[in-house]
Amino acid sequence: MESQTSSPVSDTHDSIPIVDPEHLSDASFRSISEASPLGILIFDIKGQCRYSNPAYQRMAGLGRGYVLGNGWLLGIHSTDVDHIKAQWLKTVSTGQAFSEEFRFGGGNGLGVWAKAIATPIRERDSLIGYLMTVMDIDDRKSAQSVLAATEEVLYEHMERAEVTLNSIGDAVITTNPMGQISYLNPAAERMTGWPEHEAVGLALGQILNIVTPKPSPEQQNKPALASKSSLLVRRDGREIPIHNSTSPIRDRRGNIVGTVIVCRDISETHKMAERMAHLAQHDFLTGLPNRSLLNDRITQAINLAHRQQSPIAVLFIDLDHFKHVNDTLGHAVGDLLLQTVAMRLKSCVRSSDTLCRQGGDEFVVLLAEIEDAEDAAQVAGKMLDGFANPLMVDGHEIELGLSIGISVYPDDGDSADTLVRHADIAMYHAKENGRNNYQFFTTELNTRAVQRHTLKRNLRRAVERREFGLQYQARIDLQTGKLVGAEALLRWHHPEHGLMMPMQFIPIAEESGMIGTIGQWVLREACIQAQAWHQSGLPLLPISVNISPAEFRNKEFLPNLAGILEETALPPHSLELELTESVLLQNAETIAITLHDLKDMGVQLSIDDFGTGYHNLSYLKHFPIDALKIDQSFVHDVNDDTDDATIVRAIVSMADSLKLRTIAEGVETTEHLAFLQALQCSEGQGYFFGRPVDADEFLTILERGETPQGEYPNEGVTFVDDRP
Ligand SMILES: Nc1nc2c(ncn2[C@@H]2O[C@H](COP(=O)(O)OP(=O)(O)OP(=O)(O)O)[C@@H](O)[C@H]2O)c(=O)[nH]1
Repeated sequence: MESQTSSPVSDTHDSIPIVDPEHLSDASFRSISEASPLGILIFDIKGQCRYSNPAYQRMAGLGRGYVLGNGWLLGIHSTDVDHIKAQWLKTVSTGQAFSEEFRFGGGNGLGVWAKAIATPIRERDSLIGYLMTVMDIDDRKSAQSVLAATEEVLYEHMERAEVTLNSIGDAVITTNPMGQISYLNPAAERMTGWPEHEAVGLALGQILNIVTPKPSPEQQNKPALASKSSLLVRRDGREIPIHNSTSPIRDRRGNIVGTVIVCRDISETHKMAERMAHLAQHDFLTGLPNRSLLNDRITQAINLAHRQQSPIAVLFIDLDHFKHVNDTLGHAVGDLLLQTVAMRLKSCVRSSDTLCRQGGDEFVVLLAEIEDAEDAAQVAGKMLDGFANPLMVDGHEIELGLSIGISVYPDDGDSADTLVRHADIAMYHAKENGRNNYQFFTTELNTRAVQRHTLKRNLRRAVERREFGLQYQARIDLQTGKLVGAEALLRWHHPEHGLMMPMQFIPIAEESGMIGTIGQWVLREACIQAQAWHQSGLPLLPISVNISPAEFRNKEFLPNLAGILEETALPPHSLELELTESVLLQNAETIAITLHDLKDMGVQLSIDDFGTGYHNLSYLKHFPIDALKIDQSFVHDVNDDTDDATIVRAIVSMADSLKLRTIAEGVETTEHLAFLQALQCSEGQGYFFGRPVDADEFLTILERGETPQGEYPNEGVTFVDDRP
């Protein structure tokens, strides 16, 4: 507004005149306005600018020309313009003053903050416009926003710290420089049993009572297990294992203003470590100490026994025919049985003795407090008595024998390893002695064990070194006297021990897992030989081969046999497999499947050593068997022993009704022959007809005409009796 009023300022010469604001001239106003750091703007009630001073133009970032005549909202930052316009319209409608903060559009796009105060200009009581002063408040606003941002960050930090402290499982305690509690987080309250409001101000030691634990006897034995943690004694006296750390709290100048103590409850870690340590030293199934803990205990016992000049004993216990339980009742029952056995064995020893499960069905007992070896024998006897009654497992009544070997310190060894190994050797002897008995270790047993070990090593090389050979023994039709087959018998030509019979090395081959290779060699060799005789123009001679139980159980057995038959082109019906009764009693279902597969292949099946197993004979109905071989022990005394004669008679008659052939083994005399012929026993084998001979020699027998189609007289048997 360009004012038309005359100047009200009265001049004086040497002093600043008193200016009556009522009479301030336009020129004076203008010069004040031009010099003012405040922005000054005059606009009419339509908001059109009538005057703006340079300070305003600077703040608004507009030239004078842009301001005058334009709406005063020009220049306000787009973010604020709507709000300011609304406020302004409200102000105009009421004719009141107006005070707002807003941003002008300049300032790197962020705007320049300003505070505007508009006062109404009236003429004769009518509102004709506004005089607005505008102050640059950008610095204040920046400072405010920095402050707000700082507060925000601070708040966030504090919030984060508080939430963290409230939610972490670790106890956090702070003290002032005098060591008085100033803060406890909730975990610290729970861990110590002190609520924060009671603890604050108390001495740290009152709240945090930490002691060093004494190692347990087990930990003393095993330094690696000793804990490095401390124990916190809670307010209620309970102790909990903790790990704790302490750090100073410093102010900005580095002065210590308090301490923060962090404690972690490691009860669970402790329990877990103890569980792991227990598992590492105990058997999972029975919970008994394992081999490793037993070794420690034996070593300790030896040290003590050495000082006290007293003996200790180690008992090696192996369950008899445990495999049979697994095979017939299943592995789960086998497991339950092992647990029951563990309990029964435990009841036979004192609490100071260590009973351990060595693995599988083997247990070892350390008797650390004995007077002499006789005490160990008594404990072994007590164990055998303890197992005289059957065990009840999962509703099954199971009879179980124990084979026990005993070694005694110092006579049988002075280390844990030796004592256990020697007790094992003695146990082996107990097995050989008919099982369900105990045996002491002797040096002679040791020698045999060493020999067995050597034999095992030799056996591995025997196949490659062609040390095995087969002999053949004739099988004769007892009614016609004709040679109806040959049994292939394995022999080992040992470079040092000479000729060895299967019973001397087959158990070792089974033990060492060599039986598969050896068995396969025998089968192939026998098939090749039978084919060779046939190829040389002789009639095809049925050949029988003994199959060991371990070999038969091997899942490769069937495919290997099929491969051999294909490779040698031997007609399957001329191969007879001799299986022992024990094979058939193991896992009836699987065995039946294998036997039927074998029958489908066309091979003949016979049961060897029949009658020696004392088993339920009902299995005979279920398996596709062709023949029973009567064990030579019955045949041997058949003419003298009425029991044996009765058994042989029963076997032949039973086989007859089941339509099975019978083959009597060990036929040595004409009396044997006559007895068996009278019974209508199908076939015979034994020294009376011929001892086992090498393939070449057997060929001469065949070539002499004593073949299945040969000219044997029907009226009698006229074989060469070549017994020694
Ligand atoms: N159920 C069960 N069986 C096991 C476990 N460990 C090993 N076995 C079986 O225990 C049997 C041990 O057999 P052996 O001791 O060699 O033979 P056995 O039948 O007891 O015959 P002898 O010892 O000669 O009287 C094998 O069949 C193993 O498979 C186990 O943890 N649970």
